[in-house]
Amino acid sequence: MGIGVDIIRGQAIQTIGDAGHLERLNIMTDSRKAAADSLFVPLVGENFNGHHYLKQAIEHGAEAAIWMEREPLPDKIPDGFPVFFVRDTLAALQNMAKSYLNQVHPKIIAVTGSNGKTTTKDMIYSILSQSYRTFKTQGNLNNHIGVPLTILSMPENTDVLVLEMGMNHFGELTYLSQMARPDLAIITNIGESHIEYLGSREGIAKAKLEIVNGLKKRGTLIIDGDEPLLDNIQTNVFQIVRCGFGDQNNWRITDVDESVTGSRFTLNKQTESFHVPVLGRHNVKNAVLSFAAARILGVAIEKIRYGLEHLSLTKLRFEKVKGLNGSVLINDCYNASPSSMRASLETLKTLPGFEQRVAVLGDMYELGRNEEALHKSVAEIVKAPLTHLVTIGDKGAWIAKGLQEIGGDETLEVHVYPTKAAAQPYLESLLNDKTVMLFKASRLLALEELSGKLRAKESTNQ
Ligand SMILES: CC(=O)N[C@H]1[C@@H](OP(=O)(O)OP(=O)(O)OC[C@H]2O[C@@H](n3ccc(=O)[nH]c3=O)[C@H](O)[C@@H]2O)O[C@H](CO)[C@@H](O)[C@@H]1O[C@H](C)C(=O)N[C@@H](C)C(=O)N[C@H](CCC(=O)N[C@@H](CCC[C@@H](N)C(=O)O)C(=O)O)C(=O)O
Ligand SMILES: Nc1ncnc2c1ncn2[C@@H]1O[C@H](COP(=O)(O)OP(=O)(O)OP(=O)(O)O)[C@@H](O)[C@H]1O
Ligand SMILES: C[C@@H](N)C(=O)N[C@H](C)C(=O)O
Repeated sequence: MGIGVDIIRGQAIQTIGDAGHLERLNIMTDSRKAAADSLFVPLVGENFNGHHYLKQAIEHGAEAAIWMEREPLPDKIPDGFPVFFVRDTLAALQNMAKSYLNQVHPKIIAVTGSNGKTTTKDMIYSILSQSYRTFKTQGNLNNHIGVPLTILSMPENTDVLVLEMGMNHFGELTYLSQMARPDLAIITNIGESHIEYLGSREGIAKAKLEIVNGLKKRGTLIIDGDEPLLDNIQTNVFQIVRCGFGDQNNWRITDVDESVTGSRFTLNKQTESFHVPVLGRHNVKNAVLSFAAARILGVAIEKIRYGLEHLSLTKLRFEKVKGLNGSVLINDCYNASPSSMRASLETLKTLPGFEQRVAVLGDMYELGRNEEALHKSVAEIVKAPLTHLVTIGDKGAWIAKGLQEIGGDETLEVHVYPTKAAAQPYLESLLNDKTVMLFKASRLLALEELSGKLRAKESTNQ
């Protein structure tokens, strides 16, 4: 059995790191997903109570389970199946992660920000994994459950752990930062994501700055140096490194050149340039944040250049796919906020070699009481060389309404649809070898399901 953890009742979880050697735990939190030789950690969520699925967990590979004392054990669990009782299974998961972290003791880079966390995490990993045994957050597992799961998935010989930290309420990043105790902390940008719960961009900046609350002494905070809300950080315990386009930055981006292969840029007007195979000035900034972190860890320039050039990005982040009739589809639809939607639209405008540039924009969530105005604000940049605006959903329709109110670009074709299915026939009619089509909306819309119906068919004659 791969469980190297002798978990005993309640408070023992807090001391488990002292109790002996921890092996890397294979954790199952979802009985629906097979996980061989795992420890089942049933969590109580919004829709289900994991404690109701022990039988299925065992069928799917659980070799032991931790169990909330107040939850009744089901009948007929296999004789000798280990069950360890704790007061709270989520707290137990988090404490096991802290104990394991103290045992492995990697360098820790924490990445937060309204947008670009996953992209920057992937960039840092691509650079550092050439020189260090590096482990990173898988996908977007970045909250109070995802971060402990990431830590417990880390190999025991990890040198550097790159942790994505998400939040949508005050206090959450303090918790995650104090759990992980990062050596480097990165704030990619201050947008409007989750502004519904944080009240304002000032509130978002305040919440993001909580990431320093667990930063190790003599640690370093690396930030978007162009963001005024991050200008007046008072500290005498950690270093601050600024990255961006303005003269005030320690790493100042110069000479950005975008092409079909991606983005090339220089720093501080040096002659040597870097290339990253993704488009968008925002992604150049993500690359420079990653550069800054790598330099602090002593990575040679040549390895940074190679790592950026050979980036493998998590899906649905400005992901180009072949569309019907020789068209190009861009799935930038893992999530959306006005700042990320604007960033994507500006990039869509710059893609060379297309005659039809179609923006398919959908609902954005968690924008609070100003959600209509925030959707309408996107309309300001919906203009040529964009040729078509297609909105999906009731909130997405506000973008079209905003365009109408500002007396938008007459040459633009605008269509408003309530659903993905309703939009599909029209979108399909636009696809040819001179068309590029961007899909962007919040996660709940899952626009990749729509673009998936417009993808070029795989050739059968292999
Ligand atoms: C708790 C959990 O992991 N839930 C996942 C589950 O959701 P579902 O609704 O199906 O189940 P419940 O949560 O109600 O069930 C409780 C548990 O029971 C398990 N279970 C259920 C049924 C069954 O038959 N057997 C079972 O064992 C179940 O697995 C639960 O453990 O499934 C969904 C689909 O796979 C998951 O999406 C859901 O995961 C939730 C959302 C989660 O928080 N997962 C984390 C591991 C995570 O990191 N997810 C990230 C997204 C995180 C995120 O949104 N970050 C925001 C910032 C927000 C921070 C914080 N305030 C917050 O609210 O998260 C950001 O901007 O980045 C990801 O998945 O990408
Ligand atoms: N620095 C940035 N500034 C503005 N927008 C950005 C930036 N980086 C990425 N984006 C946009 O945000 C989208 C999401 O990127 P990514 O997944 O890396 O962000 P994230 O912060 O991990 O998102 P989440 O909050 O869901 O974890 C991208 O597809 C792009 O449109
Ligand atoms: C899914 C979560 N990580 C997120 O990004 N939510 C916002 C609201 C979105 O989906 O745009």
